[in-house]
Amino acid sequence: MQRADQNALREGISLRSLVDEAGRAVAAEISSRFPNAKRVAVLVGPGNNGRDALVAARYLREEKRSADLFGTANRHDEIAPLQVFHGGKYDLVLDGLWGAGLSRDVEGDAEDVLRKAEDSGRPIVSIDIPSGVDGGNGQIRGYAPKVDLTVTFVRRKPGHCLLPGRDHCGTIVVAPIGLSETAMKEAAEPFEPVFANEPSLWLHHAATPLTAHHKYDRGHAVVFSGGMSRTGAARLAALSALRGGAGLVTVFSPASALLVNAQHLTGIMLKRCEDGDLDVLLEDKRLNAFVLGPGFGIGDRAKAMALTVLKAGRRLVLDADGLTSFRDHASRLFEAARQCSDSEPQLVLTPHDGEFARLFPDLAGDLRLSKVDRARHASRRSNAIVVLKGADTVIAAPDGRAAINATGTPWLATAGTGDVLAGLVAAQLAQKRPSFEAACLAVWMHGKAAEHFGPGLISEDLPHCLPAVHREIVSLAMDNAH
Ligand SMILES: NC(=O)C1=CN([C@@H]2O[C@H](COP(=O)(O)OP(=O)(O)OC[C@H]3O[C@@H](n4cnc5c(N)ncnc54)[C@H](O)[C@@H]3O)[C@@H](O)[C@H]2O)[C@H](O)CC1
Ligand SMILES: [K+]
Repeated sequence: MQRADQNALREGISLRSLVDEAGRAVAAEISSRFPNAKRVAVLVGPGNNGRDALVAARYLREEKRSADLFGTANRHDEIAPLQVFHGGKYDLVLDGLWGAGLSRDVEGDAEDVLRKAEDSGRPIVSIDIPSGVDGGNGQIRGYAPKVDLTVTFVRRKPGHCLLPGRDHCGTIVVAPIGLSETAMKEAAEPFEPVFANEPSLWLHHAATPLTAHHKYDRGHAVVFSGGMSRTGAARLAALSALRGGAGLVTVFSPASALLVNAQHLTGIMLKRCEDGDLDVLLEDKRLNAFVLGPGFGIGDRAKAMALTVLKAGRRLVLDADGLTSFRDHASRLFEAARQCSDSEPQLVLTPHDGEFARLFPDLAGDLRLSKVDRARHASRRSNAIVVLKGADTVIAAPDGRAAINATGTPWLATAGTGDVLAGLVAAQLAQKRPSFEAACLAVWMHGKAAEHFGPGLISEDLPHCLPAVHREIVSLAMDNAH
């Protein structure tokens, strides 16, 4: 039995009542979303996922729907073998083969029946998770159908949020089933707790500026520019930091690139920053969040400047060239992050898979680890918030918290969007939000900005979509307050 169930039993809730609640919730979702589904085929597995299915079938029948049972185990006489299932006869297929207990590949008759269900074109509803999706890491074991609706319990599991699993789940509904958060929190089983990156995670830290506030209350972000021919990325990050809510933004530029930068900056300030200048510039304590990496160039200069910023106790987003510069000296970076972090990590790393592999080659190469595991281990090791980017970006904190993001569109896969994200994270850090929540909020906003723009997006469009995203956050906060 899973630990969540054991805790539930301690709380006086029996496994039987959990299964009953689970099955009832599944039937209720089918009734409300598929009112015309009169003939339901129910696929019944050997464990508790199958038990949930049997309960759902009972409730569906009470509503005068037919529910024919097909199963792997001879639990009772009414369950026909999987081989006799014929999809065309039914209005809907309920998948209760495997859930959290999936422990090997789906193959043979089970694979055939799931393929037949998909080929029939009828809606498929999965209990807990589509059979064949590993709830712990979102990987497909053997075969898994792409379903229309997944009804899961208490909270989303990693497999609902990580790709490719996420693409198999269809709409996801979370039913509470009477299992308290405490019971779930104590239960490290079946999967380590992980959050979907949703507003409830950070909304209480996303206060919007009041008119009485001074611009310095919203912090002063700084972006390091690269040399004369590589300045665009820094300006993109700077614009995104300003649109993201930082009160002021300055670009620190080498002397050679001052003129180019000056020609393109208006609301953003510009300062000369040669190697010897940084210590002096850092005497202005109002400069509180830095971005180093976009277009900066790889090498000792990037390393030295990043370490100087951390040593001065400032918050730093390290991206792109900034990350790659530490490929052979990762431990120096991690040690600097450890020394400057008190209760809050001061460093945020924003790698894509390639950059991640340069800093954490052993983690990147360990195929047993899920994306969440990789980000979590990396975060602990580096004493930094790790934002492991992709269509299912994972944000992890050294204390073990992890969130998986779902906002965004495929159009984000275009040059420069990473620079925008780095600026957006700095904006949230500049506004003194806690580091994990700051990174989660920035990643969410970045995806939302892309959603607001729609098709044809290029990175320059993203900052201009941020006002709409701010409005959305304000309206969420107001709904929350009522
Ligand atoms: N704790 C909760 O939140 C609740 C979960 N409920 C439901 O229970 C399932 C998990 O049940 P469990 O019995 O642990 O596992 P499964 O039903 O998923 O299957 C286990 C069963 O299947 C065998 N098996 C595993 N993989 C395969 C395979 N590929 N081929 C063949 N057989 C396989 C394995 O050996 C076991 O015998 C959860 O998903 C929820 O739906 C409760 O109802 C409410 C509380
Ligand atoms: K299932």
